[in-house]
Amino acid sequence: MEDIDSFLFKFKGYYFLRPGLDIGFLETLNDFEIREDDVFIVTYPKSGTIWFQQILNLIYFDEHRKSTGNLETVFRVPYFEYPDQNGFYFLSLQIIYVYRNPKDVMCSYFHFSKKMPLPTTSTIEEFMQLFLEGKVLGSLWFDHIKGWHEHKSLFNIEFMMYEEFKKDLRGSMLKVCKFLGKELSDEDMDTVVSQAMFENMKLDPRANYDNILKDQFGIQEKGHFLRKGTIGDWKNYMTVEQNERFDKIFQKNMKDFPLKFIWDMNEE
Ligand SMILES: Nc1ncnc2c1ncn2[C@@H]1O[C@H](COP(=O)(O)O)[C@@H](OP(=O)(O)O)[C@H]1O
Ligand SMILES: CCc1ccc(OS(=O)(=O)O)cc1
Repeated sequence: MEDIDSFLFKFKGYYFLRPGLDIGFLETLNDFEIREDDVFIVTYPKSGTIWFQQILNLIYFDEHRKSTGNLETVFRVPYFEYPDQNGFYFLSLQIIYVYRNPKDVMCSYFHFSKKMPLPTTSTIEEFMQLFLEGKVLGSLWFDHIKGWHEHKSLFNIEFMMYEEFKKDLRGSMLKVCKFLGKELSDEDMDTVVSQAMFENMKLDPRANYDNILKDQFGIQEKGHFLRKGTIGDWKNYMTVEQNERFDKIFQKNMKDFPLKFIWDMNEE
């Protein structure tokens, strides 16, 4: 297990990525000006962030949908690391909170962290310890989802489940459009659905982050953000004992939490 302090920096109780971190900038974030028509995607890492960036990009920008523009997703939907919910002052601001079952989040994170400047481990067992103690970028998964859900009455926020998008992309996309007050023609909706599919997004250099990984992190191999994109991959990595231990901790932390989770592709 690597020393997490060389990768992470704790600020206001939340772990930020240390390399390249501008603490002065973090301190000014409370004064960051938010416009009333801004849309925020809020995620715990590895829950589908770049997928939803692509979805919003396709819904909002004609030139992205029609492939006449060549701007990469990250420049239209930039990352904004923020430690907590305070500071989002506008009730009309639209927030989409994307959540995914935490066993798949953990396995996705385990693979991702091996390639990135992040705390990493050689085994899933060690990574599970870091994850369940919140010693990862994004801190504790349980705190993240519960914190946003407990504050939901303060915002115009919609909780959207990664797995529902996997199971019914078109139906889920209609829900996003309804929430955002956007209406697309059937033809545009066909294009959005097609370009948001894993296989197509993986081939789209504007959306797959391959260039960012190469330019910012020097990573040449492909496939770190768009790895498998499935439900239930955790079964390929966790032992029965690890799964039972995870379940106990999940049940203890998520008792009475009202949102449901999907752990398997065949689950309704
Ligand atoms: N179009 C898409 N369809 C399904 N999953 C997608 C997707 N685009 C990205 N993902 C998955 O979302 C995860 C990354 O999340 P994030 O963008 O928050 O880092 C990866 O999961 P896996 O590692 O399980 O494949 C990635 O494959
Ligand atoms: C290494 C920096 C980084 C970038 C993106 C991450 O995941 S997510 O897109 O926020 O889910 C994690 C780390």
